[in-house]
Amino acid sequence: MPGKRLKNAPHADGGLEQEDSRALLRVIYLVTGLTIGFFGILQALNGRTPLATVEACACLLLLIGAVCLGRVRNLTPWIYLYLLPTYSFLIYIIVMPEASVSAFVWVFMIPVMTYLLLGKRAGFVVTVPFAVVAIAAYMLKHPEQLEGAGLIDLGNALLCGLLIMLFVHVYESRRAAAQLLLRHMAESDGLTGVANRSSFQRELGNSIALARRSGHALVLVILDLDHFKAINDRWGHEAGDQALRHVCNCLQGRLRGTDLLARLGGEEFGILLRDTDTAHALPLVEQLRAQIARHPLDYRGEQIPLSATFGMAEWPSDGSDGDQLYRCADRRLYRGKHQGRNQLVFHDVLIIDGIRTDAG
Ligand SMILES: Nc1nc2c(ncn2[C@@H]2O[C@H](COP(=O)(O)OP(=O)(O)OP(=O)(O)O)[C@@H](O)[C@H]2O)c(=O)[nH]1
Repeated sequence: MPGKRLKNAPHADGGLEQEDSRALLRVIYLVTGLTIGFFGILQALNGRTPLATVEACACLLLLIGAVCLGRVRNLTPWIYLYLLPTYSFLIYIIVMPEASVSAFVWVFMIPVMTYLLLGKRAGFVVTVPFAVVAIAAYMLKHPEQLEGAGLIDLGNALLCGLLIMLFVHVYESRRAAAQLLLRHMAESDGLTGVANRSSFQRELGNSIALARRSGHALVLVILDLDHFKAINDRWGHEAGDQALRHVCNCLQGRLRGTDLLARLGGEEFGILLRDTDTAHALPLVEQLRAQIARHPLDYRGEQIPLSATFGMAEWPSDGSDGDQLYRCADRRLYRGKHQGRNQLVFHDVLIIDGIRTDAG
């Protein structure tokens, strides 16, 4: 079972997925850098050397930033590094002496970019103060707009800005909720609600990577319900489905918050026990087996007996990666099936010269 890393994990504070955010931010850095570079050339041609120099430096920094963004892990500082100076500059162009009245339209970009890059909560927190300062700056710069026809223009601009913010806020809330739901559906098993096979594989890979760094062992348990076909055949598929949910409840009631239970398919489940080894995990896993055997499913007044066979493997002694560990636990599970089911197998048996010997 290879442990693939999820590259497109969600952004820490909501907003777009990490890789989408990265692509968008790189485009923003690149486009802004090139635009400022273009204006720098115009300033230089008009003989405004100091301004041209400042703009050339800003252009260079933004282009270097666009290149670096391809590699950085945490995008958040880079987002703020762009947004805060840019928004401050947008406010400055409203109040600077030769500013046109229409410079205010750039303020409408603030909620759109902020919500897109930072998500709903941080989007709101960053947008509101900048919007308030921008409005105040505009009123101070253009007091004539506060009377007569100017008041209508100002009202239009304010209402338009407010509606943009409202729409972006509602849109981002819905988008984030839909993204969360999609993620949950993609990572969990529809019948039992526990993690599905692919998210379990990923977590197993990630946990092994972490264990390599910390030096702590971890345990993988695979279990398979015994004679499950007979339950379906005798009581029907609905009873089988209820049995799967019942087993999950039994198991989850005993596991720690850091343990992970997943349905690997059909009537097979996986349990990942982090920061522990076989010796310490053994009593718990044995309790899990006994728990299932002791709690039959109550189905329409009938008691359906259940049991499961467990195979257990420890990292690193039973396998150096997820694949090896899974194969080891699976091999032990099937040995348990052949030995009569409803048991936990946690070591191998070697046959040497026809004599059975415990291998581990
Ligand atoms: N109700 C229900 N049955 C399922 C589901 N997925 C797989 N099954 C059934 O599980 C049964 C598995 O049967 P087998 O692979 O023969 O295993 P078993 O009867 O448990 O026998 P052993 O594993 O050898 O103890 C099949 O009848 C599948 O149809 C499911 O989601 N719901």
